Amino acid sequence: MTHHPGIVITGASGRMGQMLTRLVSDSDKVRLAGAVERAGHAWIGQDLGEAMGSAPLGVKVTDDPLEAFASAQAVLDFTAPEATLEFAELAAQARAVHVIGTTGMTEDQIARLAPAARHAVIIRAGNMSLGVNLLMQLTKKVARALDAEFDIEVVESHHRMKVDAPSGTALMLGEAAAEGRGVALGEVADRGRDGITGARTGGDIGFSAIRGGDVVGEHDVMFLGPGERIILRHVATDRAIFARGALKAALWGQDKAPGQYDMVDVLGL
Ligand SMILES: NC(=O)c1ccc[n+]([C@@H]2O[C@H](COP(=O)([O-])OP(=O)(O)OC[C@H]3O[C@@H](n4cnc5c(N)ncnc54)[C@H](O)[C@@H]3O)[C@@H](O)[C@H]2O)c1
Ligand SMILES: O=C(O)C1=N[C@H](C(=O)O)CCC1
Repeated sequence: MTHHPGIVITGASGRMGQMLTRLVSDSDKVRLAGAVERAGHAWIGQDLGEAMGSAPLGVKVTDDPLEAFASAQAVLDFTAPEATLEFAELAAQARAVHVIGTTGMTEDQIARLAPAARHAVIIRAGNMSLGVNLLMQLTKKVARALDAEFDIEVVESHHRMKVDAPSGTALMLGEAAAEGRGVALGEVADRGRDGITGARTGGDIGFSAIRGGDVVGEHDVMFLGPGERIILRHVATDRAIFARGALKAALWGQDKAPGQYDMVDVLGL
């Protein structure tokens, strides 16, 4: 029996779930303690490794998060908004660190995480990579330095299966730009242009989303001014960057007081 933190992976069959499974099962700092999928999923009851087409991992996929979380020190959760809300309550009951990568949550859904965060550590970020969290700091700095003569646009591209737009990352970058400019994103965000839109409103922060193929994730923050443009860009080529960030967060959260944190806290940026 090791004392390494036990990790449960929710959405274990998903793109991120499988990436996390490989990382956790190869790690010598944590142990894989459980795998959760939605009720009715074909993997329920199977060994997770075998379901992935590789060697057995000794962990059966379950649709019972309560039972799985009971022996966990952290839950890595890249699923869907309503599932994440259920997991937050159950992870808090188990006093497990809940690392939330799920995007597409509404303001109301985010507010509903508060009761769980009174009892356990929640670490939530729309992007767990070092690069994007650094890009947020740069975005804030550039937005602070430029006046509203520079139009700010966030352009993102993702694979054809992505279900939410703008991406969680695009919204994080938009928040950073708004903070740098000293405005509330909710008051200046322009999230959908179609038809006779009229000229651009000065001070708006615009969002555009491209969906196609197998793009892992690309983000441009554009500052478009008279006679010049500044473009800050992050290109993800491997989902491992998100998985590594999530695992780092799970370990970082082990000795923290209950509350809500993000990757800026984890990375000390
Ligand atoms: N924060 C980040 O760094 C980051 C990185 C990549 C993806 N994401 C986000 O993570 C989420 C998942 O992305 P993905 O590409 O892995 O999607 P995916 O569709 O491949 O995987 C999601 C998995 O969650 C499972 N799921 C859904 N509801 C469930 C429930 N109630 N109980 C258990 N499992 C459930 C699905 O069956 C599926 O296997 C998305 O919101 C995505 O935007 C975040
Ligand atoms: O593949 C996805 O889905 C991703 N989601 C996050 C987002 O919404 O920004 C991070 C990048 C990949």
